[in-house]
Amino acid sequence: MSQPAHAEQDGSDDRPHRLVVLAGPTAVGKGTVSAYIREHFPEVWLSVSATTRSPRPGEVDGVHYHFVSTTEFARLERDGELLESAVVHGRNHYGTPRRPVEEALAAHRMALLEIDLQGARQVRENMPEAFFVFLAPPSWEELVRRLVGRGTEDEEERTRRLETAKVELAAEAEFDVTIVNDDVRRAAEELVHLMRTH
Ligand SMILES: Nc1nc2c(ncn2[C@@H]2O[C@H](COP(=O)(O)OP(=O)(O)O)[C@@H](O)[C@H]2O)c(=O)[nH]1
Ligand SMILES: Nc1ncnc2c1ncn2[C@@H]1O[C@H](COP(=O)(O)OP(=O)(O)O)[C@@H](O)[C@H]1O
Repeated sequence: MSQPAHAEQDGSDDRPHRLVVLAGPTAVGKGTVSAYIREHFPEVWLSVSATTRSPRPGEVDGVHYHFVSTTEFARLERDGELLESAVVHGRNHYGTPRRPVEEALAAHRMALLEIDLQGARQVRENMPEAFFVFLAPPSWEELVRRLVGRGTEDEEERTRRLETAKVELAAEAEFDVTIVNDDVRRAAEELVHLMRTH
């Protein structure tokens, strides 16, 4: 879809957008779809989460995440600077800095959070006007294939994540809409189209 004629360079618009929250089970491709949007749709503002996990090779502080200490994360939580926060996969803390989200929405930008299910539920409490998108796998078998194919977890961790994924898949009905991630580009384009029209 082409940009409306009045759209500004930075993706701001003359009307406000609803905050869009993208969630879905582990390994469905949330990170891949978000990365595609970051690269191909610069008009979409992507929230940069704070996390206590260590950076992986190629990850840039302030671009992919704000990498913070456990002490700093606790301070952000205590001072109310996070819109939501959660311990994901029983290990590291993740949270969405509140102020940048508010600023992006105030500037009428399309704003996207890619967060886990617990976080999505908190956003629903704090910002019920947000729009919730569930990213679903084409099938259970394909979800397992993606998790194994990514090769970033050992067998025990994979088993644990698949248990969580079953519970997460059952939460689909809580969302406003489902996008099936059959193809990264198609799913990303569907998501951006939804953002433009909400
Ligand atoms: N609640 C919440 N979850 C987040 C946030 N940022 C990332 N996540 C989730 O944390 C999980 C782990 O992300 P990541 O560390 O990139 O690792 P990976 O998904 O294992 O590659 C994913 O399910 C993300 O959706 C956040 O700010 N809040
Ligand atoms: N539409 C797709 N088709 C095939 N493989 C995909 C697709 N989307 C993502 N993948 C692959 O699935 C794996 C998990 O994706 P990832 O983005 O890490 O998931 P998540 O962030 O949801 O945990 C990665 O190896 C990724 O390359």
